[in-house]
Amino acid sequence: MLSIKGLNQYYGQSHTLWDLDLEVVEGACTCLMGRNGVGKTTLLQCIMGLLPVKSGSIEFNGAPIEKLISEKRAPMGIGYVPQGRQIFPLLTVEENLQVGLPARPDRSNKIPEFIFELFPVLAEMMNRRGGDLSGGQQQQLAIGRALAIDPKLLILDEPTEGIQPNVVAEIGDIIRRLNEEIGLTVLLVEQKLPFARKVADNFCILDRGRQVATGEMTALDDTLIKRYLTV
Ligand SMILES: Nc1ncnc2c1ncn2[C@@H]1O[C@H](COP(=O)(O)OP(=O)(O)OP(=O)(O)O)[C@@H](O)[C@H]1O
Repeated sequence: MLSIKGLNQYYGQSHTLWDLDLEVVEGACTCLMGRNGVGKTTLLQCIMGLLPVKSGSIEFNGAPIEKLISEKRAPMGIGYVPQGRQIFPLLTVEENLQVGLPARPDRSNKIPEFIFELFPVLAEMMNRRGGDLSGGQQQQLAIGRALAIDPKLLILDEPTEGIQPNVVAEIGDIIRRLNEEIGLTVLLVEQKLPFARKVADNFCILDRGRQVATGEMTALDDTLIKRYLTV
């Protein structure tokens, strides 16, 4: 589904991602893990075309996308929930959900009904401003906005950051449901280990910009956790 090979990225002179490989298997949920500053968000931004890459390939459903401008990637079926949610605080919930609609392949301007089934709170708050929602509600809005384009791949950058435990559990359940019930492929950055274990099938660990371990979540053992994840 998503296949990255030999990716190198620089911020100016600073070499940040090094010969990085990542395979996201269709229909599975893959968790990108690693300590702060190892390059997880940078990698997601390269996938979305928000940062240029120096070399390497990014294939989505067999098509090379690394040279496409960012605006062409979402319509191919990639939904993105950035770190910190980045909803529009002055727009209403409805307007926030409408923002992504032009990227839908069918050009429909109707917000899909299943978003309100997943997140009933969004239906209740359609006319409220995004900035007036709680952190958990904003995260649900950001996920709803990404889902409004009916993506085949959903990318989430730390969806549990700064969110109350009960909403964290709810978001975990929804990611699993999307994955199991509609076969949505998910790539997730997550630092909370219990959440990652509950939600993801596979893991990929980064350390100082390199991929250092990958496998099924059941193979994520204490040695890997101590070496690459604990602070
Ligand atoms: N705009 C930027 N310009 C220069 N360096 C940057 C920029 N953004 C990030 N970096 C650096 O690149 C490295 C990787 O950062 P990145 O945010 O991708 O890591 P991360 O694994 O997502 O960390 P976190 O878990 O803290 O979000 C870090 O050393 C960071 O300081």
